[in-house]
Amino acid sequence: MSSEQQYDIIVVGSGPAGQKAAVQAAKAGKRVAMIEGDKVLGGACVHRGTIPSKTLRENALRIAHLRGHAEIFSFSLRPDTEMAALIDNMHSVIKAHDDYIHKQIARNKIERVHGRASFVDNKTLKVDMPGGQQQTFKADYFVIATGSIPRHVDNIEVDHEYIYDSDSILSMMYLPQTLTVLGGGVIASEYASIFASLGVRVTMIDRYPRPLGFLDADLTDRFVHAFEASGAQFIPNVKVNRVYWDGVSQVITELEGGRIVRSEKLLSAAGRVANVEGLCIENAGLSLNERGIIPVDKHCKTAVDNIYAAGDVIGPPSLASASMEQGRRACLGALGIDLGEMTDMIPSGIYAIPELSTVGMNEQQARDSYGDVIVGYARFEEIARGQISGVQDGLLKLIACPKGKKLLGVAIVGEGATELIHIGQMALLSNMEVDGFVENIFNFPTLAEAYRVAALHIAGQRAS
Ligand SMILES: Cc1cc2nc3c(=O)[nH]c(=O)nc-3n(C[C@H](O)[C@H](O)[C@H](O)COP(=O)(O)OP(=O)(O)OC[C@H]3O[C@@H](n4cnc5c(N)ncnc54)[C@H](O)[C@@H]3O)c2cc1C
Ligand SMILES: NC(=O)c1ccc[n+]([C@@H]2O[C@H](COP(=O)([O-])OP(=O)(O)OC[C@H]3O[C@@H](n4cnc5c(N)ncnc54)[C@H](O)[C@@H]3O)[C@@H](O)[C@H]2O)c1
Repeated sequence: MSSEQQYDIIVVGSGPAGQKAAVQAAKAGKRVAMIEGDKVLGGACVHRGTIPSKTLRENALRIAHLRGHAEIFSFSLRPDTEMAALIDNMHSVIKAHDDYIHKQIARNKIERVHGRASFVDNKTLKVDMPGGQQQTFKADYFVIATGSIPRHVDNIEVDHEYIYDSDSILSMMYLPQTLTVLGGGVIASEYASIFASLGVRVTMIDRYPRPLGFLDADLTDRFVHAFEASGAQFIPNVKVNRVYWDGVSQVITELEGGRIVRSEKLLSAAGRVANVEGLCIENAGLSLNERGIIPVDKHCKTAVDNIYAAGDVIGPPSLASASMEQGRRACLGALGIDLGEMTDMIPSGIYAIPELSTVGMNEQQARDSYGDVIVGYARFEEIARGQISGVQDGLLKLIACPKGKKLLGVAIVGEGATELIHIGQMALLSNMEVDGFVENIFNFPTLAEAYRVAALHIAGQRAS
């Protein structure tokens, strides 16, 4: 073991949480090291999650668009289409992102350490480096930003050849003809609808009555309708008894009740759990809670005074967007700067096909808190821009207090939802009343006009 190195702050992990934590500490003039086990920086967000899946989605949209214009283009994907061809531009997207991260790390004089970290005690980390060397690092403060790994369930053996998880699904060599997707959460819904748009016959299976159960049913109904219209199938309310590869050509999924689903490949998307493998957090005096995450306070401080944690390792919302802010807060917390509570006005953006996005309360939450709320709708097919762009089956929903004045929540399904939502977010944050959408002038034709139409719908329902 070589000599010890001393830092003010050491960050473990280079995903969105780790990166922002390290940059924030460096900007405060601290001596910072960022330890990353992977050869490349950026974490699951850049290499296995957000960016690769969204790149595949963009190509799936293009392909679906070509298919939708069969009268102009004669188009079909070859049966042996390589996955690599479908995400060919991912490498340039990742490279651009990687260059940006490297420059940011260098510019801020953050020391990058390549190796797997494990705690020796609450002031010391041991790092196993490529080539077999070990080095010891000491710091006054640590930020654990080691992300998450897929949750594996007992009756499903993920082999990464026929049965995949959310980290390995994009390593499939060829686009399969048929795919079973287990789960009804965000990852299941995104990948199921993306592969369906690529022409794969997808069967999505969940134990609940509808996917994305945290959203209002009028949104998820539209999602399921669009999903099934693309040739896919959603099987609700059923448990999976067993999943196995038949040794020849198919993955067999045995459902409770005896039904059997066969497919070429299967994706198991049963959530994600904190990644603390090999980190030996117990040596630092830490443990996971009953939900399998590292518990923290509002400053992202763990149960040990000099150790902070941020990102997926501390659990929901488990978003790249929230992880960045948590990383920044964790460092400021370590520096003794109190930023108060983090905003709970975090939008959710689900990049399924079609997109879904929400901010503020959903209808049920609003009814529970305010009683008889007023809901205004705008359908994209009634909006000029929706008609021009061929963006159909979209819906924007505004939820207002019983007087129809105070805006409580916004929910959107349809292309552009994840961008459009920010108008609603800003309206909620500035306490703008519903009438603000009616009294102000929007560009025309735009999908944003849907806000005006939904607000007018609310105004029309007010008691006179
Ligand atoms: C398929 C998929 C799609 C997603 N899409 C979106 C999306 O569209 N929008 C969104 O906001 N979020 C999305 N997410 C979630 C988002 O990717 C995560 O919330 C985010 O990456 C979490 O960031 P993080 O910094 O906590 O961890 P990560 O990005 O997972 O980074 C953790 C890093 O820590 C390193 N590490 C772990 N242990 C050690 C160790 N002992 N020593 C050294 N290094 C270690 C890992 O190698 C990794 O690089 C998606 C996730 C998945 C899986
Ligand atoms: N666009 C985005 O923002 C985006 C995209 C992808 C992922 N993510 C993040 O990644 C995280 C993980 O996504 P996810 O879809 O894996 O999780 P999730 O929590 O959204 O869904 C988990 C699914 O697994 C099922 N499940 C859980 N335990 C199970 C068990 N023991 N047996 C069978 N089924 C089980 C649940 O019923 C649910 O359908 C999410 O928290 C999400 O925030 C975000």
